[in-house]
Amino acid sequence: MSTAVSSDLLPLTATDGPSGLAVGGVPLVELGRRFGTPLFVYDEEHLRQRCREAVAAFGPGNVAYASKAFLCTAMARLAHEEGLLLDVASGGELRVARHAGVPGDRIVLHGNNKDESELLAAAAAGVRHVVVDSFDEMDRIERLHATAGLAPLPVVLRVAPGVAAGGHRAIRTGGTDSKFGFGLAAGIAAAAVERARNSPAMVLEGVHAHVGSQVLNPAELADGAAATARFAAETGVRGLTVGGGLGVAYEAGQRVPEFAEWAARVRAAARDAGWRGELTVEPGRSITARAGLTLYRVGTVKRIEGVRTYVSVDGGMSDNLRPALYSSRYEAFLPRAPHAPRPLRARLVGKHCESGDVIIDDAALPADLRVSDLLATPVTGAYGYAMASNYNKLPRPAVVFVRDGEARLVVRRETEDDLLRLDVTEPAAAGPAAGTSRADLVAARRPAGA
Ligand SMILES: Cc1ncc(COP(=O)(O)O)c(C=O)c1O
Ligand SMILES: N[C@@H](CCCC[NH3+])C(=O)O
Repeated sequence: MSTAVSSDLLPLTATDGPSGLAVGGVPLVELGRRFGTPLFVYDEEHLRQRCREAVAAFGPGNVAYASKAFLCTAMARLAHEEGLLLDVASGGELRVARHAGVPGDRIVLHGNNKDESELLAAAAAGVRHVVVDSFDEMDRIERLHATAGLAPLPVVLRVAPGVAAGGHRAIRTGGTDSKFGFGLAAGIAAAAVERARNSPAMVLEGVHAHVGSQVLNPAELADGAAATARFAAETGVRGLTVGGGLGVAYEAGQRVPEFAEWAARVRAAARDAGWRGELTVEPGRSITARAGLTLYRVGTVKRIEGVRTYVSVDGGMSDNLRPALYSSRYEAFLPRAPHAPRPLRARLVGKHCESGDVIIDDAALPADLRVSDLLATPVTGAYGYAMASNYNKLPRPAVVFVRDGEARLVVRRETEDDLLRLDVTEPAAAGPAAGTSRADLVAARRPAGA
C-alpha cells in the first residue's frame, strides 16, 4: 500500500492545515509538542455524533455505552449528556460512572463473577438493573437479601444463545462453550428465569445476550438477536438487550455496517422470532474507536539489509495490547504529511522488552520518515487506553479531548511518582540522589525559558 491514509480511518473533524492534520481544529503536531507522547487524542464531536447516531437508530433510552471500551470521568459524562445509559462491568467502572455524576438509574452492572461488594455497591447506587450471569451469583444475591438487608434487586438474565461471533476467538462470547451467561441449551436459561421469578431477592426485568465483539457481519448479530428474542418471547419477560459488538474498520477498505443497518437487522430478526417489545443495545467500540488516535514519537529506525526495517516508537503494547492479544491490524501515518504516499515497509514496534511488542507488523509509511517524527495510529479509541498497563514501568499516556480549536486534558499522564504510589516499602535510606529523577534530568537539559 503506497497510498495515503484513508479518511475513513480518521476522526470526523480531521482537516488539513499548514502544519499537517488537525483534529477538532487543533493540529496534531501541536498536541504532540504540548502534551508529550504517547498521547491518546479524541475528537469530542465525533464521540458525540456516534452517541447521537446510536440513539437515533435504536431510540432514546435504548442505548447503553459499554464503558469498558474507554472510560474516564469525561467519557462517562459525555455519554450521559448524550442520553446513553452506562454499561459498567465492575465495581471500578461503576465508581467512575458515579464519580462522573451518572445517576444510578442510568447504569447497568455486568460481570460474570461479581463479588458481594460489587453487588452491594450497585444496589446502593440504585442501578437500573444487574445483569445476572450465573446461579452462584443468584446465591450471592439471595444471601445478601437474607442477611444484609439487600432490597429486591432488579435483574436481567444474561443468556448464552449458542451464537458466537467476533473478530477473534478471545472476544467471542455467545457460544455454548462460554464463561458468560446461562446456556439456552438444555433448559439452563429457562431454569434461571424460573428461579429469578420465584426469588424474593430478585425482580426479573428481562433477558440479555452479547454474541461477541468486532463483528463485521450484521447477519451474525441478527442470529444472536433471533435466538435471544425467541427465548425472551417464550418466557414473556419485559426487556430484551442484544448486546454490543458492532465492528469498526481498522484498515482501509473494510466495510462496516452503520448503526441504522444494525438496528434494522436485529429488529427484523427479533420480530420474526416473535418479540414485540423494544430492543436495547450496548455498543462500545463502535462509539469510541474511530474517534480516537494515538500519537507516538519515532525514536529509532533500524534497517536490516535484506531482512526488514524496524521503526521504534515511545509506547507499544502497554498502550495498545490488541495486536499482541488478537493479531489486530492497524495503519500509521505522519501527521505532518497525512497525504504522503507510504511506500516504505517497516515493522512498527514499541519500546518494551519483548519481540512481540509490535504495533503494526508490516506498516506502510512515508519514505522520508525520520527519527523524532510524530507518528499517528488511527482507530485506537477503543480498548487501547482501557487495556493500558505499566509494563516495564512505563507511565500510562495522557488523554486529550479536542473540539472547536481547544484541547482539553481529561486524563493526565502518569508520572514516575505514580509508578511508586502503591509500593509500601520505604525508599532506601539515602533515596535517589537529588537531581537524578527523570524530571530533574529533563529539566536540566531544557534550554532556559523552554
Ligand atoms: C456484555 C457486553 N456488552 C457490550 C460489549 C461491548 O462490545 P463492543 O465494544 O464490541 O461494542 C461487550 C464487550 O464485547 C460485552 O461483553
Ligand atoms: N478487548 C477486546 C474487546 C473485548 C470486548 C468486551 N467484551 C478488544 O480489544 O477487541
